[in-house]
Amino acid sequence: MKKMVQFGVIARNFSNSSAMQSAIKNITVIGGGLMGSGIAQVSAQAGQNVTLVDLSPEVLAKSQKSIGANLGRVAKKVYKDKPQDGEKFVAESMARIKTSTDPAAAAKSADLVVEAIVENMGVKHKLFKQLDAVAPEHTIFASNTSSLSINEICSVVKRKDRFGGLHFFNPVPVMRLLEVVRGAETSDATYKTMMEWGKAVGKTCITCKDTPGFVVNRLLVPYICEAIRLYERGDASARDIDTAMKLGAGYPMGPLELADYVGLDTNKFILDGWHNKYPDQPLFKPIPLLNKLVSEGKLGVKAGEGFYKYEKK
Ligand SMILES: C[C@H](O)CC(=O)SCCNC(=O)CCNC(=O)[C@H](O)C(C)(C)COP(=O)(O)OP(=O)(O)OC[C@H]1O[C@@H](n2cnc3c(N)ncnc32)[C@H](O)[C@@H]1OP(=O)(O)O
Ligand SMILES: NC(=O)c1ccc[n+]([C@@H]2O[C@H](COP(=O)([O-])OP(=O)(O)OC[C@H]3O[C@@H](n4cnc5c(N)ncnc54)[C@H](O)[C@@H]3O)[C@@H](O)[C@H]2O)c1
Repeated sequence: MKKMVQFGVIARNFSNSSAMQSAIKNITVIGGGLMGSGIAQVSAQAGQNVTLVDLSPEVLAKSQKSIGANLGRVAKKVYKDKPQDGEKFVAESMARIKTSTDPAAAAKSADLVVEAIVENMGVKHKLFKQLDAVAPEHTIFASNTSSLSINEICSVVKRKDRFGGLHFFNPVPVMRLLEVVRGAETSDATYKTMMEWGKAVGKTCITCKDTPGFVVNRLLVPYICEAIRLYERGDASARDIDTAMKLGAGYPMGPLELADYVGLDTNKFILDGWHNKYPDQPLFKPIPLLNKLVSEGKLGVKAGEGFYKYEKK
């Protein structure tokens, strides 16, 4: 049943993508990690010309490999009875993705730049300042930030009217939502273009103001944190907390599994950032157990251990 639901989602996303039109034809995705590679994939499979940028050629090679494998999964389902069409779909989608290690050069031909680099304000500022000087006048900039303020990120660029948030969810090819975030100065035209582009790449878009965590993370992160506190107090085992939320609330993953999946460092980074900004909010208070796991390098799935142990990929 679960497989059927997932199959339906991927197939629906794909057919929506083909049918929708967008003013954006050339997109540059900066950051070729977990999120950037997914954003590049859904854009390419929707017919967009993509330049995927990372500072590391090794990351780009790994991203291309995983995008190829994930497109293969989509093709197997969508073109179940027409394997040759499936092969063509994979080859054509892959051919739309170029890679680069030079963000400035890649921004010169972009209608839209989606930034998915490390969650650090200083690093994001440095990148956008550099891009603002070279990107064409019409180019829209967007950040995929999980928790930082869009207004603060765009404070370093001149094109504040052509800047917004495009917040995808992990794993990008599977999760159907896109949060479209309007900053204080995002123009109506930019907002409209971002919404149309989101639909064109197969996502259901919701709109949110530039508030901490937007909609999903404002609800999800405190929920995950409350689960960690519950476990820390010894009220229930990790397995029982996860089983409870899967079977009792119908979530696909329990909160501690999800924390491991997102990355415990990411969870800690979000919580610490919000705690610094809103020190009186009890939901954002630091969690000793989370700090301990992160300091021990137990960052979740990517590190082979978090609340659970995993086989390293
Ligand atoms: C912190 C940030 O700012 C915001 C966030 O992103 S918060 C996190 C949001 N994400 C979630 O909440 C995820 C919750 N979990 C889930 O929805 C599901 O457990 C899941 C989709 C990850 C996996 O689904 P599940 O059915 O258990 O596993 P599985 O059978 O392996 O996968 C189902 C299909 O999804 C696809 N899939 C799974 N993981 C994938 C990935 N990483 N990339 C691409 N496709 C993937 C595959 O196509 C797979 O099909 P297959 O049968 O061909 O393998
Ligand atoms: N992991 C999630 O579940 C998730 C979900 C939604 C949003 N986000 C957000 O997306 C962004 C990226 O997260 P991720 O999980 O993909 O991180 P990641 O660590 O997997 O990938 C980030 C990539 O950016 C590259 N990079 C860093 N600085 C760069 C620069 N100046 N120019 C080009 N490349 C650079 C790194 O080499 C790395 O490969 C963050 O802002 C994060 O908060 C993450």
